[in-house]
Amino acid sequence: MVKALLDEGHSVATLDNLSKGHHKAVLGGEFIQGDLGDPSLLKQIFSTRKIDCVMHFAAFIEVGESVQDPLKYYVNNSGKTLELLSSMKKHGVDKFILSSTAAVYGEPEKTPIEECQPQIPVNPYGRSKQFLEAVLQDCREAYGIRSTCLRYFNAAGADASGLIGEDHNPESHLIPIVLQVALEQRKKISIFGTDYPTPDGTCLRDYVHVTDLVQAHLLAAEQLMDGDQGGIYNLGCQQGFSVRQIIEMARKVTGKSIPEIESPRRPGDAAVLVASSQMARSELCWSPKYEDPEEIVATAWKWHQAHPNGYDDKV
Ligand SMILES: NC(=O)c1ccc[n+]([C@@H]2O[C@H](COP(=O)([O-])OP(=O)(O)OC[C@H]3O[C@@H](n4cnc5c(N)ncnc54)[C@H](O)[C@@H]3O)[C@@H](O)[C@H]2O)c1
Ligand SMILES: O=c1ccn([C@@H]2O[C@H](COP(=O)(O)OP(=O)(O)O[C@H]3O[C@H](CO)[C@H](O)[C@H](O)[C@H]3O)[C@@H](O)[C@H]2O)c(=O)[nH]1
Repeated sequence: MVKALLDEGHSVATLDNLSKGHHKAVLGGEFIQGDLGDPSLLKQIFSTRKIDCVMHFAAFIEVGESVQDPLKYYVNNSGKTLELLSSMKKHGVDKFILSSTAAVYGEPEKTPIEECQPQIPVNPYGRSKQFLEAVLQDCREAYGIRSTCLRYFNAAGADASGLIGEDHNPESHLIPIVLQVALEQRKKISIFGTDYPTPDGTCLRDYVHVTDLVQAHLLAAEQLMDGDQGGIYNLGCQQGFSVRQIIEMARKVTGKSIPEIESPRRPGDAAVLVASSQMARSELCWSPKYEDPEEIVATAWKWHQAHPNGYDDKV
């Protein structure tokens, strides 16, 4: 996002406490190491800069961990965002974009999922974001803070430059784990659940490239800058691919055998999560460039091959 904003000629300040992220992933602009829930730091940031729009990505993101330790998620994802919004209100900053998630839908009644479908999250991670969507609606009505919630489906892939990519510790996402097997950093990929009601028994997901997510943020920011009230949009490619299909694509892209093992279901996983992204397409004029998941895997492979130890900034 920072790279794209700088390319478009914007000034950017990034706040990250580096609890999970990497300074080296921020390719320019101003970097402030600090916590989202620190009111005195927020006061200093908002009172000394003219900020048009806040894009809020900071969160803990592991569904399984959120089930084990829900308060960690409610405090960091929900509670600290209230500090951010309070500080924005005090300083008259009135445009906000939230990284929301398909996890707000829980186990959907029908697919592809439309934004108006019931939101019944099945884990605290999803609930921590659902709460924020409701808070943002209240803030719009009460304080005039206009906002857009972007419900990403499965974020994947890496920047085409090969300079920025995924480096989570621990890694829980399918594509980077499969590629770590290709790099022989892991012995095999565990397929979590082979008895789902899907064509090959494994879960279907809608993989969306990180560059396309970034493009949606640029469009959402433009919409808010034009005076729009904002909205809630799914971001996905409207196609589901199974775990087995993704592993097969990774074999093709890498030319490696990638051993697999069938494992039990992972708690909290929905069988099928596929977006209808018609609203983003029509209202934001968003059109994802990477609709072939093989290309998404290929960009991730370029990053993982060039950076087998990720950003390597924790050593
Ligand atoms: N990865 C996905 O598939 C996916 C899907 C849907 C939504 N999202 C959302 O997108 C956003 C980014 O996800 P990601 O995959 O890049 O995760 P990430 O862990 O790579 O990035 C989150 C960043 O937030 C920072 N952070 C966390 N808590 C903070 C705090 N209290 N103060 C300051 N910084 C803090 C971390 O250090 C990290 O750099 C998250 O809000 C996530 O919920 C991700
Ligand atoms: O080692 C693994 C890892 C994953 N999977 C499977 O692969 C699929 C995709 O799993 P990911 O962990 O890559 O992604 P999720 O669909 O669980 O979750 C992602 O999308 C969600 C919304 O759909 C949330 O936003 C969440 O933060 C984000 O990580 C799931 O069926 C999962 O069970 C495996 O079989 N083996």
